[in-house]
Amino acid sequence: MKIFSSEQLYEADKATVERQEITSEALMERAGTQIFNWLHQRMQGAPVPIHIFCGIGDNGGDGLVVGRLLIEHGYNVIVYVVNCSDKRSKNFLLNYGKIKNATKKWPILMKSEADFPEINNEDIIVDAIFGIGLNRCPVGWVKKLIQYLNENKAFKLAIDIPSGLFSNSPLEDKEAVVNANHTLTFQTPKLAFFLPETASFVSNFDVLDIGLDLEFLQNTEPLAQLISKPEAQRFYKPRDKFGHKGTYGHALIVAGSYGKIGAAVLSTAAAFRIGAGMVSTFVPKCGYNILQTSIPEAMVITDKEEAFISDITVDFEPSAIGIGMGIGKNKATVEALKSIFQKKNIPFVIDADALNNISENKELLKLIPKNSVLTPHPGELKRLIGEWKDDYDKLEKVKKFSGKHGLVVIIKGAYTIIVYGDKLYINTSGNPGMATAGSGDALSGVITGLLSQGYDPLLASVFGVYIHGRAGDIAFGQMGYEAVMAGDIIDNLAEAYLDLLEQPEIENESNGEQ
Ligand SMILES: NC(=O)C1=CN([C@@H]2O[C@H](COP(=O)(O)OP(=O)(O)OC[C@H]3O[C@@H](n4cnc5c(N)ncnc54)[C@H](OP(=O)(O)O)[C@@H]3O)[C@@H](O)[C@H]2O)[C@@H](O)CC1
Ligand SMILES: [K+]
Repeated sequence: MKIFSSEQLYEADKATVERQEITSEALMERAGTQIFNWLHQRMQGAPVPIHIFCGIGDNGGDGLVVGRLLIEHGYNVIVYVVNCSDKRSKNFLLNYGKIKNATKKWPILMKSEADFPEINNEDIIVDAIFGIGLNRCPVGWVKKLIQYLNENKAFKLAIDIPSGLFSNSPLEDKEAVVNANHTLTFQTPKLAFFLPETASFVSNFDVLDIGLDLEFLQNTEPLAQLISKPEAQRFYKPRDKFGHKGTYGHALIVAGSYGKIGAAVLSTAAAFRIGAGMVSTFVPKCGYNILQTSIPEAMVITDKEEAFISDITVDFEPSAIGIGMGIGKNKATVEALKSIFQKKNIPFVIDADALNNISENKELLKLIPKNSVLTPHPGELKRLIGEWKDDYDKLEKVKKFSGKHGLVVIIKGAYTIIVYGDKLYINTSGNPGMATAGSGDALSGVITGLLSQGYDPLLASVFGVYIHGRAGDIAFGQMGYEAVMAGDIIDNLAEAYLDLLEQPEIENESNGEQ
């Protein structure tokens, strides 16, 4: 699914009105009706008081449509106009008149703190104060109103976006954003829903298709792509019936140091489980028995050093290399990295201590083969690109870094973001149970295993992050968040593949006959 900026959504709105030959008022009616249907389906006529707070722009207009439809269906509705500016939009005014006609009285006009109504914890609040047209941070009594609503325990439903949140620019005042329990967003989710500083305001959301012009949506380059099952299904490369282990490549995992051989074990297992034909693992001598015993399928090559990696020599041409998991920061290891980056001109997956070594020895950056994949967590990313002001500044910095060095950068987080030049892919699978030691080693193994099977680096990253997250979701389903260990994620890669390939059941349309 594509994520568009607010500017693009206004263009889509315009294109829709022109091409479908409808009025913008009709489009607002369509949007408001969708919200009404959502509420009506869940409330089934329940007499719970519904307080609708409408701004004076089109978001407020949506709120007025919802209010009118609810009133017409007999709900207990109180509509307020948050009179925060003199410039009422055309469609707001049209619907202001319509609701008056329906109810024979005007909505309650709010002009200051004195107008704040009493709301019970069992009531419902609909937030239609600001939408994507927010152009400055709410201040004064409007900010106080937002805080007043937040203090109330009533269920808060935000229309399009929680008021006070900018859809694709930095948060200025987290005290001035509606803390919505649920958001119903039109046509596409907004970028703010997925970034660490703002995602918590939108913990639950549904996307309502309001039928914006398909041609515009299809032909417009989005701000970002959201990756979930349908996208992952498109990326999957089916296994060739006549393939042999050579068809799926020979991956090399370079990982581990004394006390951290587990990182090598996890990455190797993940590379196998994701489908690499063969995996060789390069470890310091101390890792030999551990690897051979825990993963008999792997071939093991050892360094001349007992406890760390100092010189990576292998006598075959790997189809992909995953490097860095648990390797430590020994000087000899840094030299070994330099040398292998120069010797092997294929995309690498670069993780953990390899990233830290690069941050401390920036000359290594120039040696990394183009199209390699970097998998930093936030701390590693900061060491690589420096501090950032906010989430958007971070994305711009990573885009620049990715473009300059020709690398894929995976920013790990609750919503992992894959950056390749100007392109952003936001993953939707995964859960807090995956915040556990070794989860990153498993991801590096997964991406290395996909590269070795011929997925290109960007695809291997986007698909790999999705399937790793999905495996984590399946593990969560079996054991809850707390108990998930990295090994459980790897064990569930199989289930994640099966889940991906499962065809949706075709509904029986023959009059309910079985
Ligand atoms: N695009 C689509 O396809 C569709 C969009 N639709 C809906 O339209 C919504 C966008 O509507 P919108 O453009 O009228 O902007 P909106 O969010 O109502 O706010 C603008 C108003 O707020 C004011 N204002 C802003 N900041 C303020 C502040 N801090 N403090 C005080 N005032 C502030 C600003 O006033 P001004 O700056 O002029 O003084 C202006 O009057 C969108 O989210 C969706 O719900 C659907 O109906 C159909 C399809
Ligand atoms: K809103």
